[in-house]
Amino acid sequence: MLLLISPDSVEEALDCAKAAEHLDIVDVKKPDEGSLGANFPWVIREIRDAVPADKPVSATVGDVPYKPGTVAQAALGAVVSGATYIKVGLYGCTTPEQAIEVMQGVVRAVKDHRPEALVVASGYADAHRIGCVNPLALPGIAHQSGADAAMLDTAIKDGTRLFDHVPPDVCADFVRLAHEAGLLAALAGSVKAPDLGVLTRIGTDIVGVRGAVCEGGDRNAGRIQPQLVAAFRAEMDRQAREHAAAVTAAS
Ligand SMILES: O=C[C@H](O)COP(=O)(O)O
Repeated sequence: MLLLISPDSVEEALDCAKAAEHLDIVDVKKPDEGSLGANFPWVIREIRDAVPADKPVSATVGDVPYKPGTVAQAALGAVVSGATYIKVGLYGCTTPEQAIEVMQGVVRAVKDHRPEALVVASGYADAHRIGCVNPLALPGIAHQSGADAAMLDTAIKDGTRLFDHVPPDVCADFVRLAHEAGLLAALAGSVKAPDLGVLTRIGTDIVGVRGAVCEGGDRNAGRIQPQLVAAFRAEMDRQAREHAAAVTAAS
């Protein structure tokens, strides 16, 4: 499982760089503009320059409206600025058809510029609170639009968490559907270390985190702490070892 960490500024990205050996993807966002709020192109560029070259930079395009042209152009801005994972939060899409239309534009805009970049179609575990597409529709949306990954995060950061809205067995269905479609499965939403056992067992490919690695567990007031990133990774590694041992013992 890959660890994606979301700093909100160049300063925090530098703290991530101190813990670079413990993380896999640096994800640029602007939390004060929403759960998947988009940051400025120059911030993406500066963060790309600040983190080691072998660490991919991801950028969120925003909690986007159903405006395929607008979103495609924003996605191009993110990839031109140096991101190689382009995440789109399908906030304003109320049907899978709308979401596919938005994502098709994003895939074309991104891949025309950088074919190897990965496009992530993100929905929300708490979709029922905001009226957007159902979480389990995301793998189909990603697949039908030519994206590379399906993701879930939470839209409303009020302390409720991924498993509060999408229980572990439904997250397992999400991962299975993504894998059956040849996609990566990414999960986030105030994930904490005790969730890592389940996320590992169900085969999650990418776990996205911010609050759990911020001072005081506070994704808004706290700053990312390199030692918390290291501790989170240590727990991921421990869960991976336990899971591998259980699989071996069962075979
Ligand atoms: O993409 C990951 C998100 O930034 C997760 O943030 P969070 O762990 O604070 O919910």
